[in-house]
Amino acid sequence: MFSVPPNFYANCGGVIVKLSKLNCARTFFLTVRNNVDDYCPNLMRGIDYLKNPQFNKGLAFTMQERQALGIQGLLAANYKTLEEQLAICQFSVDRYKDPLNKYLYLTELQDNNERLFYELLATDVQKFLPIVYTPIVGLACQRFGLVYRRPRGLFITIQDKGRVASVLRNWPTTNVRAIVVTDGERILGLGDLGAYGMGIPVGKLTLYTALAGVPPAYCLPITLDVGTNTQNLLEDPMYIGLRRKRVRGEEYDSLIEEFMQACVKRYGQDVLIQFEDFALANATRLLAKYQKHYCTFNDDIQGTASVIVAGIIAATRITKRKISDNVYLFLGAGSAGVGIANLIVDAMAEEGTQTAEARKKIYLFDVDGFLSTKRKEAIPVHATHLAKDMEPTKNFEKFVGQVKATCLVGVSTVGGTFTPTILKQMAKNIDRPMIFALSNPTIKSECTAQAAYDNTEGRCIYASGSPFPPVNYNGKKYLTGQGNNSYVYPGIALGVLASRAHHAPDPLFLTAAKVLASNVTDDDLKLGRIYPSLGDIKCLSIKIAAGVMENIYKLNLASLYPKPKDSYQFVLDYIYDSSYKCYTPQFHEYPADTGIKVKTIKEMIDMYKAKNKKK
Ligand SMILES: NC(=O)c1ccc[n+]([C@@H]2O[C@H](COP(=O)([O-])OP(=O)(O)OC[C@H]3O[C@@H](n4cnc5c(N)ncnc54)[C@H](O)[C@@H]3O)[C@@H](O)[C@H]2O)c1
Ligand SMILES: O=C(O)C[C@H](O)C(=O)O
Ligand SMILES: [Mg+2]
Repeated sequence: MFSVPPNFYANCGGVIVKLSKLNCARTFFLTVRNNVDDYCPNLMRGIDYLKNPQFNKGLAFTMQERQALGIQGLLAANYKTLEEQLAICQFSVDRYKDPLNKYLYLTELQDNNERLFYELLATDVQKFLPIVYTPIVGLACQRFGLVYRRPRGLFITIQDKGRVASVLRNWPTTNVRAIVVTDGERILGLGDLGAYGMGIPVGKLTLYTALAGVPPAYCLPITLDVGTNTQNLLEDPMYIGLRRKRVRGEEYDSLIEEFMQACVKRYGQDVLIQFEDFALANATRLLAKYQKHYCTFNDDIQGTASVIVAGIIAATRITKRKISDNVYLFLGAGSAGVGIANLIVDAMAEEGTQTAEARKKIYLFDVDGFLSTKRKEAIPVHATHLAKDMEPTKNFEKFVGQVKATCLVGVSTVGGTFTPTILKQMAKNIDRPMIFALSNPTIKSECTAQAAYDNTEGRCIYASGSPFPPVNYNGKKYLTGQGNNSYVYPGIALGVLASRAHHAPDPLFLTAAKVLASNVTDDDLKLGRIYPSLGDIKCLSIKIAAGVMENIYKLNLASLYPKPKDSYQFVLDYIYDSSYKCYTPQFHEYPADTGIKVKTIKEMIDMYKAKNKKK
């Protein structure tokens, strides 16, 4: 008898072959490349199970697995169950007081043991979301020089022009289905963070998996490093990006064009490309340019619109006013502002209001004041259809009373701009004013939840982009909802991926809004929340994905045929299961052979001869 050391042998179609070290590494990469949940134990070296976060289970490897994989001794003797590991993780996160350290701990966990990371997030989404996502991810981006440790996401720089496809090929997985890309110019409300913006595509895609079950191997975060205009960063010794001013114009556009083509060439025409945190001029322009030619959407424009329209639909159950019965006033007329305004118009159209009439109910301010056709400053191109033939003004406070706004939408990137005077005026305008303070992170919020309640006699319907603690007003506790695109973009992406849609147009975002709104319970509304609890977010994302999928087929956008009979069940079967897999062979039991049994060779030959003699 001889024993096969697991390290340098592979089982190729039942034949054991010896691999050179080089082949071994190649075989391993091929295995990882081609599999998401599947794995081929015989083609991996034992140590690879520990080094690769997709497979690592730490002390949760059973003794049988440790022996079979050749990792016995590489781990401490003790075996820990997943539950025990989760308890240790919870304990570890709680030990850190500095939120950035919590972020770092979770990032390291994600880099070491992906399944444990996602299982941990699932234990308490409410607790962990603000760390891996907004607002702490904003802090992580600002300090990304400290955070950056190992490759999680791909950097493509302006210097790669002409070679983008070959840089993309360096990403080790071929089964990427979804890319979130930023150029770092408008990271939350924090401005131009250049290459430090990488935290955003990483965080957004973490939510693809945590909130919607998109397999992590399908996800690729990308930062296009075209420089930064933030002087502070150019002088920051820890800065990780190109030290140069931002590239604009033709050179920038041709990089984006090359990038889009390279993505499709490598990952197929239905690879989903989500644009995130681009500055206004590029965000709207690039969406218009690529929307009809690629499977792409802009989360800040379309995702945000979807979640806010959902909140507005849900609020109709409290206010008893139709969407078109409101007067909407925006502080901020950028990507998010105009995106929301446009989808409100679409939602009003479904109530039977003509587009021109609907637009009359929406007023916008930007940094230059009211979007009046008569003002001396130019109206941004993407917002001209919403400008009004009224006198120009820069006095937002006064305007709130002048137009009797019933819904305030803050997407200005400037914290505290919904002053107590403005909020009090809102309470005078209407019995249940809607206040959306959407700018992120928390310090950029136009007003806090508590301020909104305090200044509207507790009558407001409030939502914010970043989470706020519960509000106490007049001895009663209110839980305000988070009007954040994270409620919808993971579910929309899931629907697009599952049906292999080749486009992701606006109607899908209205569908998602309706599904989200219909999942707001009366209890949510009583608590003051126009969004469902985050506790059920995965279930919600699956419902959104199923609704989006139905619409994708209706609009003839799917590539997956035949159409699944039951979209909800199909999505359920599609999603990633983060629980640990067993790495020792599991054999299927087959029925025993009921034929003749012989004990010796002689017995068999005699039987054979006897049988042939008879003939
Ligand atoms: N909650 C969410 O899901 C969500 C989604 C997208 C964006 N946001 C937040 O909304 C903010 C804006 O995002 P965006 O993509 O629209 O950015 P943007 O840069 O495209 O637009 C910002 C707008 O605010 C205006 N503005 C700037 N300073 C102002 C001031 N002092 N007064 C009035 N207007 C002012 C600008 O002129 C511009 O119209 C950011 O803070 C972002 O984090 C939140
Ligand atoms: O990232 C978020 O939290 C929401 C949004 O996409 C933003 O840019 O602020
Ligand atoms: Mg964003």
